[in-house]
Amino acid sequence: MVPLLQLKEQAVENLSNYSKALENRLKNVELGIKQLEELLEPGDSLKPFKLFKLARHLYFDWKKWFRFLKEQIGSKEILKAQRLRPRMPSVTDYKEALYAIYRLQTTYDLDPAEMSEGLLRGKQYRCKKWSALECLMVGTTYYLDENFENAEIWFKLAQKKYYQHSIPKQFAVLGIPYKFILILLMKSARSSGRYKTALNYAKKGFNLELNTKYWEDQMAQIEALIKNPEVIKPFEPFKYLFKPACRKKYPHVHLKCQYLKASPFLKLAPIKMEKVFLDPPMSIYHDLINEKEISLLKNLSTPYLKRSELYSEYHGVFEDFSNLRTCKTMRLDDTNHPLLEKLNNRIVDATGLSVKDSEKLQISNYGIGGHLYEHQDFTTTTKIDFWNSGNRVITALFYLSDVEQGGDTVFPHLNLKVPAQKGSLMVWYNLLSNGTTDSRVLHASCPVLMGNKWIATKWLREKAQTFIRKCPKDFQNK
Ligand SMILES: O=C(O)CCC(=O)C(=O)O
Ligand SMILES: [Fe+2]
Repeated sequence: MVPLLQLKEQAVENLSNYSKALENRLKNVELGIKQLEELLEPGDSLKPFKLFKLARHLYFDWKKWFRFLKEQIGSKEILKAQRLRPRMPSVTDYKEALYAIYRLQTTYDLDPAEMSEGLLRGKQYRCKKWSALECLMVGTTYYLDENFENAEIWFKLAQKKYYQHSIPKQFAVLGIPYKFILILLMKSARSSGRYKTALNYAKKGFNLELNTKYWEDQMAQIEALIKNPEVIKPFEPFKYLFKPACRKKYPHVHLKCQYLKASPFLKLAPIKMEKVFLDPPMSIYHDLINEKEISLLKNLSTPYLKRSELYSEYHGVFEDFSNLRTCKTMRLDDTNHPLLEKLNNRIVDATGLSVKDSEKLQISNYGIGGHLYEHQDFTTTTKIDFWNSGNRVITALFYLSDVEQGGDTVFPHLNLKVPAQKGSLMVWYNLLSNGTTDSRVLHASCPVLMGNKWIATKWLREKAQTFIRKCPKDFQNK
């Protein structure tokens, strides 16, 4: 966010300097006009010395004026604007931000008008209201997803906002005419089978542009559809399980709390454990990492965090941006800092399992709209290397932040939602005690609606637990 603010400042400076250059030029031109006008007042007789003055001006000066007119205005600023371009958000940055909005609205069922004014689930946030342009872009995302009814809601909002502020002028600079909104409104209504509404939009377009062939054709097509309607497939609202699951309110589960004092160390500093699910077994261990350690993890990881890419076993990385996982991640090696070993020991104390051959600690950071769609942590990969240590038997997830709104870890098959709670460790089994995968622990990270989510995840592998893993019954009684 900070670099974006800096970039914004530089863009303002760039345009302001350009504007000053234009202003100076305008002043010069105005001066030139005045000078020329005053050269010969009506009624002046062309005495020879006046004639000479006039001739001199028009001969010499006009050549210079011509050169002045040809000069490019603000060339320094134009060059600066060009240099700023590669530092501006990329198409990937833009897509990521746009889809985040789309995801938040479809997940939490937010009201578009409220959202565009910074009102999120009853809480007003201080932010700039969205203009017609933002509404238009969000609507287009719905449109491309063939969610035409919602697209129309956003386009209507864009239409309403169009005449507010100085938007019409902005639209002209950006090359988006009002007609464009009408076309999108008409197409959305038409694609969702609401032909009469579509016809009304087309009529508005026709009146706006007086007799254009485009609108005439559209009206004729829609009128034909009214007589002979197409069968429209209803929109399938939610392809992803995480969206309805994140929206739902689940009762807070609180099965049992106890202090773990199994080892000599734990006798001194017992761990507060909360069981959240018995079968499959899931527990939360409170206050397992402190504020200072959290800051340290964030500092160690921040320079290396990288946007998650879309990856497939067969194609490798094939897109620099994934709509399934929108967060930044990196891995910390156990040798990075002595804290890593301490955290490993706490996982061992909490779970009674071994961290031998476990994976490097993964740090993830989700910004607003950041999420991870429903998935399993165990793998079915055929890559031999992975299997040397066995499958991911346990996920041990440290919450390194609270999240103001959203960002829960949700288990759709278990009707369980765990809010991010700074300092706690959430542990669940991905495999049954006979080693087969447990599909019940399908889970997702809900989109962050407000705030910033940080987690650190450790996956423990199966082989190291061969003689250790307790059967679920033991785990329950621990
Ligand atoms: O962020 C979360 O709450 C879940 C993360 C997760 O499931 C993962 O990294 O595999
Ligand atoms: Fe996961």
